[in-house]
Amino acid sequence: MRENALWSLPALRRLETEAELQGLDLMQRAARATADWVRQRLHSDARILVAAGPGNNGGDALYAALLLMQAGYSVDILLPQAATSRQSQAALQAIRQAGGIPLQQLASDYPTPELLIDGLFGIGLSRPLSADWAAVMTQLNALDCLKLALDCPSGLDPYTGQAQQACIRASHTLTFLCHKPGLYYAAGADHAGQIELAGLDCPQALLPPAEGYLNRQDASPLQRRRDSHKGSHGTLCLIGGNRGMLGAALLAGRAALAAGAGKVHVLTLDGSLTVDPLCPELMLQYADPAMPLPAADVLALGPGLGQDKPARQWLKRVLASTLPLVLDADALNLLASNADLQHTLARRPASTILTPHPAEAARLLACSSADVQGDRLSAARQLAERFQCTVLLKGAGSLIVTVGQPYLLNTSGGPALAAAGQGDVLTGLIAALLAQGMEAHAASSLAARVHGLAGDEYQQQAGGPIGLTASATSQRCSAWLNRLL
Ligand SMILES: NC(=O)C1=CN([C@@H]2O[C@H](COP(=O)(O)OP(=O)(O)OC[C@H]3O[C@@H](n4cnc5c(N)ncnc54)[C@H](O)[C@@H]3O)[C@@H](O)[C@H]2O)[C@@H](O)CC1
Ligand SMILES: [K+]
Repeated sequence: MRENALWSLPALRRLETEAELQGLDLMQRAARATADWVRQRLHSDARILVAAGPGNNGGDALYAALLLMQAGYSVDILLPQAATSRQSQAALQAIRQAGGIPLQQLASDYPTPELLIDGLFGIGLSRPLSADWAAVMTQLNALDCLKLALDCPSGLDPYTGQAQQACIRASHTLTFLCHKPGLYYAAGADHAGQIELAGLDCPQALLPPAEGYLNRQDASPLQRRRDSHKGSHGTLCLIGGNRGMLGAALLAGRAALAAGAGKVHVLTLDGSLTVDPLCPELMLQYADPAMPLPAADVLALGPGLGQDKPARQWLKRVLASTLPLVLDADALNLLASNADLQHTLARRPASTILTPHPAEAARLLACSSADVQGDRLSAARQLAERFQCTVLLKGAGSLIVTVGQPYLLNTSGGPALAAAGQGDVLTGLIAALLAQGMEAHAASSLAARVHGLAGDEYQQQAGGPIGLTASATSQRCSAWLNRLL
């Protein structure tokens, strides 16, 4: 559990102070973890460049440099600016005593090392970087070698995932004490590389409560009794599939069956199809706004819904129902333009899950997608608060936020899932897990997790992210759910 905990920045800073008061030298531990990381990967005559900044991130790097020098590695130290923190000044003194002479800058023909250790800035980066610092980072990024970022890539805000104009593009990040969410989303997703946690053996009593969790996946509510039948696994009513977008509703319906929903009604606004020949288990019907809703445990509205009058009527109807509800795609866009329906949503007695991508979230918050991506956690929290519901903010590093619960961050999935229809599949998965009795927060997290795992598995098997269709994803999701049961 501890390994998956996400702590807020203020909590991490409080821990730092408390550890210092108790005489725990976390910097030495971070340095040892860094040196161990290197020893496990590089032979002892490798050339390493250690770039150290003025603060404690630089201190971690300097102490690691000392350990690596003592272990026989050939180490160059780049210190563009004098060390300012007490601990990093002490580290520098120890290096000088050991014969190390830091460089203030690198020659333009500096020979490429096997590894760059980036200890320029960590969680203390607090203002825009100067042109001089940007030039240093640009020069380091141009080195064609392994790049290990300590705590976070320098230039990246490890909480929001925002990169400054220059930012180290790491192949690996060794992060200390706890995971930081911004390593996984926005610019972090492309700058942090492979992420590992070094917990630094911090005593349990010092650990703050988790603000969130990484990759929480509890599929145990889906376990089945031998004496069960289709009625035991819930009935779902999915509404969407307007003219030209019928496929979206079918994809969601098929995914719901693949995720174990007992029965799935698909009401399509197009109405031209009465059976899905590739999935005859689905119960298809024309979504006449005047029809009574089929008996169901869960509703989902959005895949291929469109924004015409019947679509608006259906949104009004499902919001008025007392069933758990998933809203996606055009259901979210319609909601964004109707304040009355937003009030109805906030007052719903049953749980509602919104599954926006950043552009849909931006419409709901009346801001830009860049604003949403600029601080994903804050955007998801605003939506959850405003509409009193669960929000699954899609994109690299999907976030699941429900008021009063630790937020969840899912790191599975990648560009293989950036394809048409994958959002519809996700809607079907979530709705199916709700229909089987899971609560909204956990169902959203598990659905995002297995969907992402399916994408990762494809990418690994295919050797790249291209070519995974939404249709082919559902069966992989079934397999992952069964594995996680
Ligand atoms: N949180 C903890 O308990 C631990 C922290 N450790 C390390 O300490 C780091 C945090 O150390 P600090 O708080 O000293 O922060 P940093 O070392 O990340 O940066 C702070 C320093 O950079 C300067 N600075 C900030 N923004 C700048 C900018 N744009 N341009 C130029 N200078 C800038 C500040 O004036 C300060 O000197 C962590 O990231 C981690 O690497 C580790 O030693 C392990 C324990
Ligand atoms: K760093």
